[in-house]
Amino acid sequence: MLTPAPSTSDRAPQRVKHPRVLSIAGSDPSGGAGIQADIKSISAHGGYAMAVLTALTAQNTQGVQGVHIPPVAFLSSQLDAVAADISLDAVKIGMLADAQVMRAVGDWLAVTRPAVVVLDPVMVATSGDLLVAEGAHEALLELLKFTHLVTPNLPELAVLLNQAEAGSWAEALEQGQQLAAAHEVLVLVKGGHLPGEECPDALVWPDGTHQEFRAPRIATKNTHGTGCSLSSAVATLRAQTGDWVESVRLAKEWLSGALVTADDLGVGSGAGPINHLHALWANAPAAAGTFSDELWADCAPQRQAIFELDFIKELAAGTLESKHFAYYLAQDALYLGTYSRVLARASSLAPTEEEQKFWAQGAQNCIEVEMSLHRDWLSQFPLESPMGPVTKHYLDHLQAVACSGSYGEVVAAVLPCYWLYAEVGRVLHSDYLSYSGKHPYGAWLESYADEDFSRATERAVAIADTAARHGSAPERERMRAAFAHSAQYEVDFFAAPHRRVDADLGARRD
Ligand SMILES: Nc1ncnc2c1ncn2[C@@H]1O[C@H](COP(=O)(O)OP(=O)(O)O)[C@@H](O)[C@H]1O
Ligand SMILES: Cc1ncc(COP(=O)(O)O)c(N)n1
Repeated sequence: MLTPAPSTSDRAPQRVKHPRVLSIAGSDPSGGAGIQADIKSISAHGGYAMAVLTALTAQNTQGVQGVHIPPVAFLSSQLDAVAADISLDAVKIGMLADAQVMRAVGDWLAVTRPAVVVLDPVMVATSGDLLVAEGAHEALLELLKFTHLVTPNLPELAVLLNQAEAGSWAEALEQGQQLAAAHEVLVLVKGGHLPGEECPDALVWPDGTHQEFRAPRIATKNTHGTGCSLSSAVATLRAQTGDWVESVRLAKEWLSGALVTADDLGVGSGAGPINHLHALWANAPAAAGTFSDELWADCAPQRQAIFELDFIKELAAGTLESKHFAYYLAQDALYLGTYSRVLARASSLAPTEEEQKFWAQGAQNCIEVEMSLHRDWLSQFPLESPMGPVTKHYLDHLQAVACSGSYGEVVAAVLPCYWLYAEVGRVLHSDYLSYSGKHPYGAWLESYADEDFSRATERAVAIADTAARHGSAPERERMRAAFAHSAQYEVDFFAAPHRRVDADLGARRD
């Protein structure tokens, strides 16, 4: 059967947002090359990654210790299973260990004819170990008729042409033109193996035209899997953009970022892997600690300020005047009524039923606490007090975020009321336990030991972390700002009884 050569033009491209990309390649258990690299690279570009295994290698960053080739019939079963069920937007082919394996893949490609086929003619690992049976390159050339883009490094290009390895970029381009013309295939010539300050690559079309992509050479020994990762990235991007030039440009830009941050990973003592997920990790700094760790560190000055307030010191010592306590209770009751509504807003924005329920439960608890403040406490410490300025400002801030902020921002804004209150409660309660004699605020301080409240606080913190992980970098900044404002209002709230009551008594006006 005569199979038409796949088109290398960019006409009538099919564009897919999350392309289904199949890697047909060998396994590298150390995770830097082969299918492991392909899956990371495809995923990093927004593709849905699948993998059919052609071979298992025993390898690490120092070299390849062994290769096991499963029965070729089972390779065909894997390929058929995937193709029978899933539409493939792109296929990337990596290590094919011998001619039999190559023929099985060729038979499958002839029937399946995927829309995008990128062939990385893997022959030698970065460590110098051979990954393909000698002489199998003839069978590899047979696959070029099903291939849209082939991505050889310089030694591989030389083997495919049966020539000596190119010693300069000009020679490399010349060889790329020969391969492209001989097989009517688009060639990505890769200059990583040349010496020099730059790592040039070039797309070469069968008609001899070419497009160069230049990038500085990055000083790192961690280049294991660059070829695998680049070819997977290009396959994914081609299905997304419909354009080879744009795909290589974007993939190379991404690869530079993965090489620049490769040393951060600290994997192995030889040629280590590149950092496939550098862009994702830059936006979600989970590795450097959680978002809530950062919030907690950010509000250290507020935490310190709270414990230096007369209100807190006197409450702990039992010397707090009842007028100050009464003012605090009255403002707290006023605060909780509106705070409850803001929690209800968090509930209405929550992305999961569990979180929706959590905030709704929080809103209900606030109303119950507000009622108990009136019933159990304000009856003992009665005070007719209008809403004070701090209470009003704090609530205005919360309501503004509830009105126009995202879920993450609302969560961040309500968090200090849980977290700083729990912290104050923890410290005051432990002070209270070492207090000898009858404490005038004993019943109040005992209420700080509420297990349910500390569990709810932990949950609220975890929810904030999840929302931060899912949010964009600008949204995390807005969350940080919302949290910081609320944290400062917590300080002001505890400071207000002394400021307001004493000012009132002096001036007899609010
Ligand atoms: N140190 C480096 N700095 C920047 N880019 C590099 C570096 N090493 C390799 N590359 C790039 O990685 C890709 C793979 O290159 P190459 O090493 O030639 O192929 P292979 O990994 O298949 O041996 C190419 O885009 C190349 O330009
Ligand atoms: C299973 C497997 N496949 C491919 C490579 C080549 O890696 P590189 O991308 O560094 O050339 C490898 N070392 N192992």
